[in-house]
Amino acid sequence: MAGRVQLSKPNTLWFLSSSSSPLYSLNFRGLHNHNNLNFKNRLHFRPNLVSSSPSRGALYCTCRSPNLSNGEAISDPFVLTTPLYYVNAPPHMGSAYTTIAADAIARFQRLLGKKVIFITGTDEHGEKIATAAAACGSSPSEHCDVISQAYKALWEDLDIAYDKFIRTTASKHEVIVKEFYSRVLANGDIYRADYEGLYCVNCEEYKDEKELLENNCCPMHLKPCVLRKEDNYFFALSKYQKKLEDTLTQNPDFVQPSFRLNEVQGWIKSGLKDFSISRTSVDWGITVPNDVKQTIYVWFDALLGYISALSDEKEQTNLQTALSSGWPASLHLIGKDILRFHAVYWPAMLMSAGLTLPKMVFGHGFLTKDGMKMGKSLGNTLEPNDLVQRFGSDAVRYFFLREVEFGNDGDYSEDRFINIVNAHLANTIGNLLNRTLGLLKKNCQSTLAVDSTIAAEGNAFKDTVEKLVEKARVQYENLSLSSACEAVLEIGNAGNLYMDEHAPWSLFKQGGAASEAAAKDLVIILETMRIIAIALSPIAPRLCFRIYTQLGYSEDQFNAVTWSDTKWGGLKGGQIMAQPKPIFARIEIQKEGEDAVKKK
Ligand SMILES: Nc1ncnc2c1ncn2[C@@H]1O[C@H](COP(=O)(O)OP(=O)(O)OP(=O)(O)O)[C@@H](O)[C@H]1O
Repeated sequence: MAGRVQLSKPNTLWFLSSSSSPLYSLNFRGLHNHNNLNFKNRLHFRPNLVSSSPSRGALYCTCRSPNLSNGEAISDPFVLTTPLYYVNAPPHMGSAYTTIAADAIARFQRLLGKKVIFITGTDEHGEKIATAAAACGSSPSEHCDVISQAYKALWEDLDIAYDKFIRTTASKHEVIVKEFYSRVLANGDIYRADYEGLYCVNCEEYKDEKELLENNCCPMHLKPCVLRKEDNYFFALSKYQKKLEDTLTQNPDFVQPSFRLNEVQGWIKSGLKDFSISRTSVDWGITVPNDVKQTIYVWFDALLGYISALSDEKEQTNLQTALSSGWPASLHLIGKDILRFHAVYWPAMLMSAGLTLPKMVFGHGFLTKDGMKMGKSLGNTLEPNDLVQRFGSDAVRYFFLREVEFGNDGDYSEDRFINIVNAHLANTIGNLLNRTLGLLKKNCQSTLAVDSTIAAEGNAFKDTVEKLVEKARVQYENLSLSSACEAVLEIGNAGNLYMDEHAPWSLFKQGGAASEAAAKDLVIILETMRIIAIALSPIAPRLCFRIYTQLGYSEDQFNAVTWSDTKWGGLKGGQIMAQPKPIFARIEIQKEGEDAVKKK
């Protein structure tokens, strides 16, 4: 049955959800002390670097805003958002995936010298939350505190350097939602009507019957939708059909990856229906201005979190001050499950309120388990805390960003995880550094013989590295994170090949000019490692920090690097390298009978 809107007398039917969330077990650590929190904070929250080099302007993100009436200045911040995760259950690897990707993009933009505002947070209202809290015997607000803390703790463990964490239960958020609602109302886009339709509590959305599986099951959550009739306030989405069509035609880059644009255009073409933006049956939410019997629909509330996150705690909150702190967003990074909300509902809501649209919405694919989306509602999730504890944050970040082509779906297998991180991080990168430093220690007292520029004079290898690092930059810019990793790994492969072909260990044995050539070869490889450490730092920041310190740099020097430092020529003659130490511990699979996997 398709949803039906009746512009008629109010109906006060209260609905009791038939779905109940299982009791959750909180398998996470609280915000704990790390050994070197100081390092970590600085590594994360280093000051935004403002470009001093005019040439760096060319490296800035080229995303365009569909509605750039205000003109985009080069000094505009790069505002990046993850979804505000629904606190019906603790985070899982799917939620971590979007956040890791967003963090890599934010770190890359900071390397370019951009001021970045990286927003994440939790969506805390709605029926599903109230039900989950009741199932655990807690109040909704206690439940939200616990789960949002679980998100923060996981982001800490995964080295996520967000700038703003918004909770939709924050009072500043409520102010903004109400002001936004009033603007849309004043624009004549909210009206009251009866609605009858099939509702998926897990999606918090009325569904069209033709989208559903047998027994009216939601295709995403595999649970039956329930028939509901409510007297709600509606948003006049249909009024924005033409405007949305025109916007997407004029700004095809608005929806990324490009193959998702057709999907969005298809939804719009098939006819946009007004949607209900309030609930009479839900207490746990922000009340509708001038009607305390209704609460605002969770999506109409949560999307505004991207704006309320911008508002400064110290200032008097209002929509205008929040907007002036960084709106429009440069990029909304989301999973494809919520593309319709971000690429159709949200732009229409912003148009109605007279606000600028975000510049881009990127809907990535799903991490799947047995072909099904991993999700809290289905309960088929992979536990990120467990992966981080066993393998470390760099391995987790690298594996998912390298192995899942950004935009497509990807399945997880532990064997593959171990093989990939061992081959790439321990062997290609870690061993190359370790054996080069070992040779330098043995033959050159850990001291560089000459500047890296002199060492590479007339050597085509330097051009190879420069080309590959430029390739990595372009891939980062295009949000092709897997290809960016691949380009950096190619640099490592080229370095290993160079070592094997030049065999400096045997040149040292010959002495004289051969020995001098060998000393230059080591400088060349260590310069290559320096470049890798910068180029891979958005993906694996701790690992790259370890490479940098082995090259004799301080933490402050690492924190001050920019992408322009990937240019060949950083290492200088006379620079003393640290003692060689493995930077990435190989993961060893124990023999049959031993049940653990250990890091060596
Ligand atoms: N399996 C997944 N693969 C990739 N991203 C995911 C996955 N699951 C969740 N996400 C990320 O989380 C967002 C959805 O957040 P939400 O809090 O609704 O999580 P969920 O686990 O999908 O919840 P539910 O199962 O209840 O629908 C997605 O848009 C995406 O950014």
